[in-house]
Amino acid sequence: MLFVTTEMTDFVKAGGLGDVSAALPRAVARHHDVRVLIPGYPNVLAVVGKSMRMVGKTRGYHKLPACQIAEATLSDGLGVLVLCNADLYEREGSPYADASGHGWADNDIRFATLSYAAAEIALKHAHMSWQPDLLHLNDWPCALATHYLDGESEAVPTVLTIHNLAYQGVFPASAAAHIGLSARRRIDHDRHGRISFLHEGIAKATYLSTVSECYAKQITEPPCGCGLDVLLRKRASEGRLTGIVNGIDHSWDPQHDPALRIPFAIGEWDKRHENTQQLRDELGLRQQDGPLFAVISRMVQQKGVDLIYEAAPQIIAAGGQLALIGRGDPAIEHSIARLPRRFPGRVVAHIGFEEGLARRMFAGADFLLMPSRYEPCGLSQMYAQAYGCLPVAHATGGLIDTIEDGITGLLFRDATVSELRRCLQRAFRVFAEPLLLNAMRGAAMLEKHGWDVPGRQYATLYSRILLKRPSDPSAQSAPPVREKDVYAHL
Ligand SMILES: Nc1ncnc2c1ncn2[C@@H]1O[C@H](COP(=O)(O)OP(=O)(O)O[C@H]2O[C@H](CO)[C@@H](O)[C@H](O)[C@H]2O)[C@@H](O)[C@H]1O
Repeated sequence: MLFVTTEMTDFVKAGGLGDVSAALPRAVARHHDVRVLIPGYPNVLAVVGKSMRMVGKTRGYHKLPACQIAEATLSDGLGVLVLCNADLYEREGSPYADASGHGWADNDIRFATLSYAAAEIALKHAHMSWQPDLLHLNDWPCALATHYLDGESEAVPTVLTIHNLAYQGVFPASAAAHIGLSARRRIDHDRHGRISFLHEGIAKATYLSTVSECYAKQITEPPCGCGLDVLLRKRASEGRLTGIVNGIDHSWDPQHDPALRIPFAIGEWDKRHENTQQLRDELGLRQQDGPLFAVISRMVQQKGVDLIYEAAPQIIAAGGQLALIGRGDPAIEHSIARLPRRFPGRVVAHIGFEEGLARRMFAGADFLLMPSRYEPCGLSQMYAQAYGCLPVAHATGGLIDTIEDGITGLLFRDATVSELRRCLQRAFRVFAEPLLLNAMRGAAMLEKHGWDVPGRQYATLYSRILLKRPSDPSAQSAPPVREKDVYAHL
């Protein structure tokens, strides 16, 4: 199986996809022969550049340039294929945007090239000795691989995982000719005559998954369907859409996290409190008795950070403090950066991306605020739970699947300031009752969010799809899959 991704925490992380891409292929490697395909960004070359060897190449296609394919083996044995093209990928910035946050103007070419390479590898056109039996594609940047397989998808089936339906890879119709879509095969146009990579992938993938059960249902209806709900309903009615809740990897363990100066376990609430005091010192917050609320998030409209901005005065008036870390939309960053000036010593905002600090915030804060308008799965709430920090979250998508209201966190029904305020009052009441607070912390820390279960669920999904493949008679004698029969329709 070839897992195709645009970020992986081993090299580069822009959001949750980076964490999933680092953990899921490793979890699945226990069951399948897995390699990861990722573009050769500077951070990738910095880590594996010296150890990689060239193993294949792809031809140019329309305006997609020819690329080299290199292979490296990571220290734990995971094989990584690196798609090398200096002009496309060796740029400073994130995988998707330059250092000032503007999307690269040629993202259609950059990611169509990645999709094309994935298909070429699968079709044995890339001069490689290894060939995957299945492509696992992630989000819009890889979705066009389904198109480039060009009718061969029965031979090489595809799973397309939707991590966030709102990002669809929409480009002007003129891009179609550049990336090699004939008029006949052209991606459906939207009202403005544009094309969408994700639309094509959803229409053509053998199977679709998304990252929680609840979101899998929500995307078949507006508003979460983001204009693709009719197509998704059709794919769901064919039995080809499922939800598998993400896991979190073993490094999220407050007993063994090198980012913490004082490790702690369930019940060691004094040690946890020392983490809180240290965090206040590190961030320049006053030492005080009230609850500390944290926000660790991409600063984008999805995450409802504007609701937190509105509710911040209430948190401060009730004796709480607020610490935010995030990066994203410049306008949201700007408004968040103003808060500490209004509430010096009680609100801090760090505009940036810093995993070590994020870990200390999970370990020291009492509550994590996640008023996301929608949330396909969410990882931060699970990291928070593992560190005894209780999520206060909007009841949507994966937040419903992973938070038990009143037990492992607090949920509120609508993503509005008034609902958030009411939930904050509940949080203050929980904080005022140490027995309840510690019982909830303990329950949250006991949650098992590892990758074993989702890893097995994906492995089962691949096996079922491969068993169904008509061109592989040997697969009929494959051993039965023992995982809970959630894919009976396949
Ligand atoms: N400034 C900062 N400094 C340090 N760490 C930071 C940070 N900002 C964010 N993070 C971390 O980045 C990750 C964000 O992951 P999420 O799953 O919460 O959201 P994202 O929207 O990126 O992912 C999308 O894909 C994932 C994966 O499927 C889905 O869970 C999610 O719902 C979907 O929106 C978490 O690990 C978080 O702790």
